[in-house]
Amino acid sequence: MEDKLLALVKENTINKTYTKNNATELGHHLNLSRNWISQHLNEFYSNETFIKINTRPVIFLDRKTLEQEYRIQLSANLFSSYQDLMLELKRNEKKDFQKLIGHCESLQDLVDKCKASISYPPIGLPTLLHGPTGSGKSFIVYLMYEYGVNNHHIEKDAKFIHVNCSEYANNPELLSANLFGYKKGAFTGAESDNIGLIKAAEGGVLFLDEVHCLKPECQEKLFLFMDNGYYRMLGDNENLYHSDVRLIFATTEDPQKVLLKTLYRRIPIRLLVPSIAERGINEKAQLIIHCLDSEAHKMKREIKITNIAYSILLNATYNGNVGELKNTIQATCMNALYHHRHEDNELQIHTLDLPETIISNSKIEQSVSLIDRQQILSIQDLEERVLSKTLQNSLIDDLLQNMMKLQNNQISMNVFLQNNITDIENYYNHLLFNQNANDNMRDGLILNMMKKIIEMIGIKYGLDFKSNEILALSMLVKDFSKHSLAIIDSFETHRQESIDFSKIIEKKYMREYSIASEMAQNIHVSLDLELNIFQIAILTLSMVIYHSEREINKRIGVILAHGYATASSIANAANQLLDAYIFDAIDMPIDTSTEVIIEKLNEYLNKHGDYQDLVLLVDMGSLEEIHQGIAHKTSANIAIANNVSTKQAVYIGDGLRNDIPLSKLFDECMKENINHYKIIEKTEKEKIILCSCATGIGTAEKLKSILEDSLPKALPVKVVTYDYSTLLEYKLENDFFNNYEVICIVGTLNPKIENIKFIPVEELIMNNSFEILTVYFKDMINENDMELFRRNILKNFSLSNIIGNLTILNPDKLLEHVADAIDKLQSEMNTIFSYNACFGLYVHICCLIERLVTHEGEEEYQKTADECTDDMQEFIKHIKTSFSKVEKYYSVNIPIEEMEYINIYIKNIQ
Ligand SMILES: Nc1ncnc2c1ncn2[C@@H]1O[C@H](COP(=O)(O)OP(=O)(O)OP(=O)(O)O)[C@@H](O)[C@H]1O
Repeated sequence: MEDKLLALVKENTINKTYTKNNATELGHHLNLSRNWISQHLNEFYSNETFIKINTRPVIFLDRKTLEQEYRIQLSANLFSSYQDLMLELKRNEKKDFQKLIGHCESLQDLVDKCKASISYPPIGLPTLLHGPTGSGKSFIVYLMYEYGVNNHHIEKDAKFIHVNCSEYANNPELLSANLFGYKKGAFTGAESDNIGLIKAAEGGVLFLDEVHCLKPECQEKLFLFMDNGYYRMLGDNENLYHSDVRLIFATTEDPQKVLLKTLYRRIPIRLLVPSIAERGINEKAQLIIHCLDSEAHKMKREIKITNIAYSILLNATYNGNVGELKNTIQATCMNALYHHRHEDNELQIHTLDLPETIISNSKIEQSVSLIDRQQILSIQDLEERVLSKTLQNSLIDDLLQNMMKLQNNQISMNVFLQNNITDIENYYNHLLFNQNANDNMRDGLILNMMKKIIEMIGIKYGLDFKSNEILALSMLVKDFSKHSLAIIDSFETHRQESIDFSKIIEKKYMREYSIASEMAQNIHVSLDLELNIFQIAILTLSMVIYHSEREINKRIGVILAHGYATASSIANAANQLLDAYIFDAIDMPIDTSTEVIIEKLNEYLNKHGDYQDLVLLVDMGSLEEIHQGIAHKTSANIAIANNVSTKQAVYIGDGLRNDIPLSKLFDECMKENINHYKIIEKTEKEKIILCSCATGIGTAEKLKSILEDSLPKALPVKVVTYDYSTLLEYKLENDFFNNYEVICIVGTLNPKIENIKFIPVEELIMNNSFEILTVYFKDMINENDMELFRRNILKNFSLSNIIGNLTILNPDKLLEHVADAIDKLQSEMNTIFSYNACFGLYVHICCLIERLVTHEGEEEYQKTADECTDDMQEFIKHIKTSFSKVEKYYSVNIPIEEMEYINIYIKNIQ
């Protein structure tokens, strides 16, 4: 009975039939005594489930429903009247421009001008809004009117009239007649007098939308009216009429091209409404949240969304701007409702609910870490994510957090480096999107100076900075200069972490770091802005992002020569001629001894992070002596050559750049009679785990990242991905079997490489193969790390985590569907697959469905069933029957090539 009472009061609150919530009516409805009802209503009031309005009769309302509806936390439980309650409920209600997302950010300037224009005495100023479709022009015009009313510039009862001129495109005379009014009989059909919209909107706002559809004659009449406020009605040539109306225009076209000059000139306020893309990611996020919130409100349900679905929405392009975004979210909520992913009070949005165009164009990889994908977020969670801090502060916080995670062994070095890059990329996205068009003088100066500095550095190191890179780096420095105090503050608060961070970055990206330092010196001199080492590290990471494709770290050259700048000038000339940063230089005073040379060289090599091949070009000295002295890495090949010259450096640099092996390169050098050389081959091969998946390199990359997450930080083992078909074709002849010691191959299907252990993913899932990995690692890591490793493998390689990480689809649903289909396939084929086969198939087919959903690689499927053998045709039938539900649910068709593959897989593994 209590539950029924609760439900009824709630229902009446939802339906706003508040007056029914009195003891007598409720008792009547529930067939219970008034006393019983009254007693329980008061109990619910005491425990704050209900609020009470002390009218006669006393009314009770469901507190939570009201709070959700009005998005407010009620500060009291008892109200003396409805008015009091309403005042409290509307306490947080937004007024006019407060409803416009971006009113304090990208649209601030525009809003200020709109306010000024509508309140300009006596009847405002004619205003034109132009901008792409869906950008919010109509909405802004209405808010101008609301602002006018709220601030008493416009009378409460004055009208807002919206005329869409495009609706009259085929009948311009009618538009003119409707605007200026007409007398009875003025034209066929004019059966009575019509005062016209200009008069009807007197004192208020007449909004002429799509004004470019207005014919020139009508534009002419309008500007004559705008001159003095007088006009003629159709059918009345004797009288002049007057109206005090505010005219506001909007168009998606370039107004200068579509409006008569005379009209254009009479509109003093012309404002451009930016597209969604120009307004920055932060506002895009706010718009998404706003739309989700208003859908939640309409559906009277709390909306939740998976991280990945939200990310896809955030990264999608909306050519139709806010209007399109709004429609997208409405369609998404409708799909979620249709997919029944909701409980009474909640609606969950998953990736599959998004419109297909959005999913297929999504670039989610970069934006969501694998681990966070399935996280379910409430609107409040999303609101908290919207940036309230300065961008740079959030970036610094993110980077320092990565540092702490690394120090606490929560992430591996690879993940740490990758996270930093992702954070910097996100930061640049925000920065570029949120850039303010109104650069002040100082900003302009920074941009110019940075251009010069970057060009100079580019020439010196043979680096070709693209214009967007120059812009990005300039924006970074601009941001540095704007928030310098906050940055210094943060640096001082987290001094040790900041220093540790910078040291790691310097070691890992030594070359980029040295360029960044040189840039910082120039910035200091030219802009009087001193960057600390943490900022230099950020600059370094920016260089890494923009020059990662050059892999400038892997094969390096060092020129070592006596003389004030001999080595530098050879290196500079060679880098410039090669148009790449290949050589570093170490300049030596003329009388430097070989020992000092070696010392300098070792200092350089120590500082240097990863490299595979090192070429030392020296001007004199014994090659043997230098070789003996240098503390070189046993995992790298080193070549030392004598009598360095620019010609030789260019020749060798070119070879390094084009991946010519050192022995071949120097052999050819000898033929050219260029120099004497010595090569020291590496003695120790780097250990790697190879990830190669028959399902494609994308799967291998994801697997790699899960493995890296699991490996202990201290372990000197790298995870490398490799294309499965190349692996299969060339087997041991693949180059990296020479360069690396391959501990094992992890993947979805065994490539059967002699003497190399293969660990199928499903075995890791079933925790069968952990021992294989530990055999290799036991001498490299201590027991604690080994235990951590075991736990990570257990955690990260659970079936649902693997599927969750490998696909963007909801893993639980996907697994359920695929498992059902595989069960059916077994009964169709009258056979039972082993556990291993089943797990392998789960992983493989889940990845396949994802590829089909996202249309990845679909152009490669061409085969038809007719081209297959009888056996295969039989198998195709089984697959079609067993997977019919899966195909329907995800709207995909499993291609014949993939069926053949599944067939081979089953045969191989059984
Ligand atoms: N900044 C904003 N904050 C909140 N809602 C917005 C914002 N901008 C636009 N909207 C909403 O987006 C939808 C589309 O906006 P609107 O119709 O005003 O665009 P428009 O520029 O007039 O488009 P068109 O030129 O195609 O007529 C509207 O429902 C509007 O309420």
